[in-house]
Amino acid sequence: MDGSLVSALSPELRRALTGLSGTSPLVIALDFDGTMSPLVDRPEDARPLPASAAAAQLLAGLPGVITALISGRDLRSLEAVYPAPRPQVLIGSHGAERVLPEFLNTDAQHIDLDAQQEQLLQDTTQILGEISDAFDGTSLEYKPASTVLHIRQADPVTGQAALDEAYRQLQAVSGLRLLAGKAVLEASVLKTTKGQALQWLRTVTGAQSLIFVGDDVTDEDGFNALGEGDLGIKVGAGQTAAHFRIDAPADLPELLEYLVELRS
Ligand SMILES: O=P(O)(O)OC[C@H]1O[C@H](O[C@H]2O[C@H](CO)[C@@H](O)[C@H](O)[C@H]2O)[C@H](O)[C@@H](O)[C@@H]1O
Repeated sequence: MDGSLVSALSPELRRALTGLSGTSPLVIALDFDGTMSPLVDRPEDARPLPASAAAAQLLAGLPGVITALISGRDLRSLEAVYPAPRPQVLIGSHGAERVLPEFLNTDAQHIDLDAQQEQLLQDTTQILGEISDAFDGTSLEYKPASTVLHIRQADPVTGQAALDEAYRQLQAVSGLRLLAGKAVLEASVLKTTKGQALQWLRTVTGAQSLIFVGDDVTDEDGFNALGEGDLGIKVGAGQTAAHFRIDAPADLPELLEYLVELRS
């Protein structure tokens, strides 16, 4: 780092990262929206910060390091906003979809809903569609196992009213999981969490340590799944189970570049 610039990494975080410099395999798992990409109005406009993508690519080429993207987005949407080269393991839909590099010798996982789940998703989408039609500036995002009500482009009062109405109509529906997020409410017919995704990643990679960086409510499942020797890093403000914090996605390149430096 240029000595004239203030570091975005606290001395404690630097020390903790340095402590992992000899672990192998080290899995570096990154959330996408709000972590690799700044938050934007329209989900399709999100892109990883070029400096974060470049550092992630360097890490993927280092011995003893495995990189992963763990996102709430479905894989199709994730691949559309994050053009290759991407991290080696891609996990989408909060853990329900996975694409892996060959060296991990494990099959990919795709979403396959049963008839009951299909029906529940259809009914839920209908309800959210009616709510979105009734509240200006809100919109829907469709995923294989969930539908998301977005309120980022609505005025705050209207957006909150739309969320309240969605909770009112959906919170008691059996088989449905409601996930709060940043200016969104997601209704999913699956129960998979980022915590389960990290546990699975630990098993298939034989990771000695995991680093997980995330910003949102659903990333807390990931932080809570970390164990001794792992490192959770929260991006931004808010209550968290993570060990450390950086302020914004713009600070991620420094963190990843520091890891590259340590492992090279
Ligand atoms: O787990 P992530 O990779 O962080 O995905 C979480 C959700 O991210 C997306 O929504 C968020 O980012 C949008 C684009 O910046 C923003 O407009 C929205 O307000 C944020 O909540 C994505 O659209 C969701 O499907 C993901 O679940």
